[in-house]
Amino acid sequence: MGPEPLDPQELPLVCSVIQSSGQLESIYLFYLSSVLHQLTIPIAFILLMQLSGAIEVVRRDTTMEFSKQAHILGNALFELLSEALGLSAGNLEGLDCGKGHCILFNYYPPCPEPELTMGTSRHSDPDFLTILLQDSIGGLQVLCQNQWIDVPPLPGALVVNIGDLLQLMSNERFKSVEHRVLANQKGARVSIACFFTLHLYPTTRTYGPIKELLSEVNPPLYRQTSLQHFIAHYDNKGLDGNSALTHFKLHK
Ligand SMILES: O=C(O)CCC(=O)C(=O)O
Ligand SMILES: [Fe+2]
Repeated sequence: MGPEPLDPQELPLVCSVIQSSGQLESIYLFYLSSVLHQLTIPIAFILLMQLSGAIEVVRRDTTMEFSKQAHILGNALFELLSEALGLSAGNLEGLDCGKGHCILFNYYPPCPEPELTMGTSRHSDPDFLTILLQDSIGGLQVLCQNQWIDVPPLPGALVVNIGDLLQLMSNERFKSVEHRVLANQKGARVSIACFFTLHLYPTTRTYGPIKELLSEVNPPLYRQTSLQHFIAHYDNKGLDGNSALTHFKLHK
């Protein structure tokens, strides 16, 4: 027997992480409790279930098309970013940066007292790169020169964020962007984030500053790490406002 159908009205927040292996095998559902207005982290992991007819919150065919197009765009961006580093166009792709991604749907319910909480606490993403689609509600902010700057929604525009792993690999030539989402009273907000990362895939590859970028005047700032180790550290630390990268710095 399949799982009980879900009533979207009963879910304060649903994030579905969809593996982009081409086959949509499973959807992981994280339910955040209704005390979301006080907490900004998931407090309950309730269900891991096979994709069945139970979830109609997200259209599967649209999701797969979005995933496919995000993959193409991501690889084009990795080419441009490789060249921006003075490397050959295929360098970052050769390091598997575009090989895997996962898609996260964020649903922020309207909050009666937005000044008391956050939609999402400040953080940088623990991936190579994030492509983000936000709806028209607004609330996303990035930290720039110690000031929170609004990223206003533009119809048809995507937001692209450098993730922690690209900061590490580029030896800080690229900086991962700290961002957060304000809670709001206006109405529910939805965003779709495509994270380029390989930690959901079996890989033994380790990541550190790219050798071609290093020299006597540009010594490595970070140590080599596996993605599993990096993510484990990020998850253990939580969104405490500090960068997970500090732990991997060679000279603190
Ligand atoms: O909802 C947003 O605009 C951003 C979400 C986000 O930062 C994330 O999922 O990592
Ligand atoms: Fe993020």
